[in-house]
Amino acid sequence: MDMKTSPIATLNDAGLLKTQALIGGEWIAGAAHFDVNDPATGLKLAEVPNLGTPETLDAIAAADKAWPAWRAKTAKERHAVMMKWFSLIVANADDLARILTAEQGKPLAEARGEVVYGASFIEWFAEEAKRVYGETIPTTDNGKRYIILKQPVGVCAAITPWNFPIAMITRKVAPALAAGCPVVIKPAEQTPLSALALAELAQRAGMPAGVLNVVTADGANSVLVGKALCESDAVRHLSFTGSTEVGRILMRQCAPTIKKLSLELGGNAPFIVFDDADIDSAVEGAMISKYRNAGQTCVCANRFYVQEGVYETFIARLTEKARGIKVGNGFEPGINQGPMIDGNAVAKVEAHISDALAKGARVVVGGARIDDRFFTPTVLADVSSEMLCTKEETFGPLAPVMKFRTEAEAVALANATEFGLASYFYTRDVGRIFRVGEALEYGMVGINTGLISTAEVPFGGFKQSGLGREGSHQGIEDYLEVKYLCLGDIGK
Ligand SMILES: NC(=O)C1=CN([C@@H]2O[C@H](COP(=O)(O)OP(=O)(O)OC[C@H]3O[C@@H](n4cnc5c(N)ncnc54)[C@H](OP(=O)(O)O)[C@@H]3O)[C@@H](O)[C@H]2O)C=CC1
Ligand SMILES: O=C(O)CCCC(=O)O
Repeated sequence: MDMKTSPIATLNDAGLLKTQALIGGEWIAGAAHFDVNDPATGLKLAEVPNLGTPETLDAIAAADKAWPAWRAKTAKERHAVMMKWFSLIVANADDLARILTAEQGKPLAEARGEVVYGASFIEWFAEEAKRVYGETIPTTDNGKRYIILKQPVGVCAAITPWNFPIAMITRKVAPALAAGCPVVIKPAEQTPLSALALAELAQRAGMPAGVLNVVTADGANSVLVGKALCESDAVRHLSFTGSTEVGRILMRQCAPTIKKLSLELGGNAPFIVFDDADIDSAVEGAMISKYRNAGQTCVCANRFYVQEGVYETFIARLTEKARGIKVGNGFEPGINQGPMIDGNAVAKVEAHISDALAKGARVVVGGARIDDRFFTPTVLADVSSEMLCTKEETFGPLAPVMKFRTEAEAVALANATEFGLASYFYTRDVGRIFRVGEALEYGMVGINTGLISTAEVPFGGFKQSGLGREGSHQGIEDYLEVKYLCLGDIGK
């Protein structure tokens, strides 16, 4: 590692740069390792253990051993540990943001935003721990009473992606911990350092050994780790965020042990602009929704449908704004868009653009890679439903814009996909807000806004975009079992 050029060589707290896995409260060096690279420069940042099946089984065993004591703590006691963890994350936000930008690429201010957003799930669920209410049900037999308890499901596994290396961990781990479950985390191979820094802060917060474990792996080993987590009887819940393709594999692997599953998979978000919309506001929402994290979020607008009366105006204003995006290394001041995560991500955007051009689309701005890592913010006009960019998640800074005439046509186009995560529309007509809001087959609908995520609301999708909801008071339910106590012979 070249410490002189490493952007994480000068952290305020060097102890946050952890390069070992955490199993049962012990930092594990591992025999084999893989490199973690800066996507902006290609330079190596660190190497971390490339673990496999035996270490995953160790982590599961450690979590299982930690479970009785963690479950036995009162909600207030778990709340106290979680709030300590939350405070340490907030206090170390600058260092965590540096680590995040270094391994993921997003601009430093955006990374800091993710740290705060990620921490908010811990605060939210630490509070929710105290509100896991049971029920009593009016009896139908005076000799009996019916009582409902909610109990932690058991050891949980979390497999997380690289696009939100902190928030996707906390969104899964916080409800598990709050419910009384220990966790085994498998972070994405591109971004393990953020996960390990979070684990270090959890240790400092007094998280008991085995309650939070991080198993790092890449390539073939990731598949082995995933398999061990899915096949384990002790693991009672698996939460995954990533591609629909991998979600299907994990679901299949979990079938023999009938595991509870939370899946947050791919999206294909439509962004509809009606003639009566406030166009400046729609363009502002489009910029946030489309170009945040270089277009690499599952709730990013993937395809734009603009009504014919405002089509040209919307394209002109969006183009002007997209042209103003400064692309570069996320550590440099003034940069709004960092690198793509890797060469495959760049190639996917290129493939979607060439397919669209071959089928009659036109580049209004951008349209090409800057180099192997960076892509110009792009707007395509004259897009049609035959083009790949309207069918698949591009996961890049490409805004394909298509014209429509009627409300019914827009809703039909928006719903014509197997995905159903996020959707957006802009209108000032109150009737239309309800009609379209109710007609869209999506788990989340942004109306006159391009930014919908916050810890207090249910995040998740319809159709093949996944199962379950994260965040909100619903987000803890997947980590709880419902138990019915039937109390008889109480006398009449
Ligand atoms: N919903 C979302 O937020 C995300 C969607 N995506 C979509 O997926 C596309 C591909 O991105 P990619 O990073 O490859 O996403 P993946 O779905 O492949 O990866 C996400 C996570 O799953 C792990 N993983 C991959 N294969 C397996 C397996 N067989 N068993 C267990 N774990 C596994 C990865 O580990 P490892 O990294 O070690 O391989 C990573 O931790 C993107 O272009 C985008 O469209 C991607 C990321 C997030
Ligand atoms: O891409 C994702 O899966 C994370 C979405 C980020 C958000 O919570 O808005």
